[in-house]
Amino acid sequence: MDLFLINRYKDPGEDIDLIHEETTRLEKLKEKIEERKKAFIKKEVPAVIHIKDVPVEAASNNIVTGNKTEKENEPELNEITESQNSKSKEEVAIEFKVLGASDFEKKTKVARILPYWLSHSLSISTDLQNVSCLVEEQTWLHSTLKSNLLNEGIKHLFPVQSQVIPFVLNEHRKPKVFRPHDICVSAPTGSGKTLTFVLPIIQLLINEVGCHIRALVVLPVQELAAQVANVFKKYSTKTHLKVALLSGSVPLHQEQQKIVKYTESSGWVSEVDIIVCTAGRLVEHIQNTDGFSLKYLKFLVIDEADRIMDHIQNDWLYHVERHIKLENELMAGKAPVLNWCNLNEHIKPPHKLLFSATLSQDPEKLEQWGLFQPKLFSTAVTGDYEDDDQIRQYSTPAELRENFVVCNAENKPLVLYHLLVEQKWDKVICFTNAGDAAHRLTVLLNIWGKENLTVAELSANLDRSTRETVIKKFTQSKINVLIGTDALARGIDIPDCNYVVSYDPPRNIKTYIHRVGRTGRAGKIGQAVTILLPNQTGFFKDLLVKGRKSVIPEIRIPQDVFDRLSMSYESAIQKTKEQIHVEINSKTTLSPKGRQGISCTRAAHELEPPLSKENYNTTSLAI
Ligand SMILES: Nc1ncnc2c1ncn2[C@@H]1O[C@H](COP(=O)(O)OP(=O)(O)OP(=O)(O)O)[C@@H](O)[C@H]1O
Repeated sequence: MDLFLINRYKDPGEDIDLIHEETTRLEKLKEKIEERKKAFIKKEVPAVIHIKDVPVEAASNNIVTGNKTEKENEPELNEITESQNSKSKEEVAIEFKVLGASDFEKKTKVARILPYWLSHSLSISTDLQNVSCLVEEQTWLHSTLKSNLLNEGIKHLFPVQSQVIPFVLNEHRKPKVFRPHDICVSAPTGSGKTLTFVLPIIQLLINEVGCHIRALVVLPVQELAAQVANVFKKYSTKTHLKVALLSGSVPLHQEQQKIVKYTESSGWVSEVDIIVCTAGRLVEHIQNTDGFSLKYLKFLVIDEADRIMDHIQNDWLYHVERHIKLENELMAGKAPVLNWCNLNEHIKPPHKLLFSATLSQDPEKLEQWGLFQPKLFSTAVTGDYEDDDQIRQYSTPAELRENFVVCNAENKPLVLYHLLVEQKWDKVICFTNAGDAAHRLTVLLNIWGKENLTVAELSANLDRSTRETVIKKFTQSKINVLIGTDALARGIDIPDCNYVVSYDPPRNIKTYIHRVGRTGRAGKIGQAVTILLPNQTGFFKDLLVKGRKSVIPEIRIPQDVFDRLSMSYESAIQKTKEQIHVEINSKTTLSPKGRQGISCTRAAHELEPPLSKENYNTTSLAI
């Protein structure tokens, strides 16, 4: 063993150093243990302190936490005071918990992250000039639809149609137990969204046996419902499908007679396959129409979804879903056993299809639709956003030119007259912010531009048939200018409108997008001009920035235009005032029917609302 022993040299002081080092370490460890013990006692015992131990000032400033009463706490408190008798009174006071103190702490900003389906949309092209999807070549399109499209002069499908229609058809090719993905489509105005849902619905229902309500299309207003119902009727010719419009334009009982029938053999039976309706009327039918059943509903389309979302009428979606649920329960009796056979039998929720040019990508808003594994088709670039403004991202048609004009309130009619008469703008839709203003402007322009213009009013004050006649005359070029309110702005498809003038600026970005979208439709060129007062320019530019739209160019009207037109304007305004006074006086003697179309109920000078910086939306016609 000695062979393996190595006698190392040892410094005599080395042992002493080691011992010293060990003792200091041990001391430190002991100190740490003591500190931890103290900290542990502090944590375990709630910071309830006998109030007499605390300085008066500290007690009044702080709130004592704990549920026990003073007496109940006594033994514990004695223990604490014994164990902590080394602490000073100031240290004890620190143990009070100040409620709400965390409110003053700086909070870290949480970045909002879109759900995957919203941040990864399927992108749609906005280019309507270079369309290559020939209707005749599409093998997936039913021959009847092809011939109907060609009869309407449609040879190519627009990008939104060629992308979304095959997707919807594919979803319904899957076995019955698989539920199709719901879809949201956000595409510019005039890009052909209507046919995007009309064609696949007709194709998927064309071979269904028996007449049942299988598709429900919900729109925000009567005009739009009528327009979409007409498109359905047009494209379902040469098929057995029946389409009904339920919009409240006729009394409820007349609509009821159209959609259901009672038979001795089968009880209530449906007379229609596709219903196009307004939300309010739909609820009325669900509640009051015997035999109205959505048991076979396959499609639920919501056009102008963001508008419907903003004004959920009569909780219609709740009523639809509840109705389907009740039908389901009636059929099943009780909750059925989950097996393949029952899955096939079970009534599936309808396939939801949402459309809009200004569809919000706000997940909180979209959540209320209860979409199933949705897919978003969008022309806008999407991504995660950090603030609420970033979710408003709207695109306008590529063929649309946008401008604005700045002038004083008294020059606004002169700017409009200059554009219409001197610049020879034809097929113009002009928007005001109020029905009264639309009427006065119509009267003024008809007097002032008597030799050059035919102007008509198109507002909610007119009945439906009058509005239809006016639109027909406009398309036939018998009327050059339509003057209306925002009731006209959404979805209305007036063919060949070349110009849009916002006589009063729009209230928000969505209204702007829908107004200017009445022109530049279906790949045709259009121009939109917004007339602004100097104090409205800032707001208007902010509005464009919020919608993430690029800055638009200004048109400057030379001063000599105003000088030249002011004389004729003065005499026209005088005549307008006289005519409006006559209307007001005659109104009192007219029957309610005869009053239709006359919307001026006050004297002309009273109609002018005060102009202020805050009052951006005011109508500012200087008459
Ligand atoms: N493939 C096509 N080829 C030519 N014209 C088409 C085609 N598809 C639709 N159109 C026409 O384009 C016009 C606009 O279509 P539609 O009303 O469906 O637009 P939209 O996207 O719903 O617009 P909005 O958002 O304003 O409601 C209609 O007159 C329609 O007939």
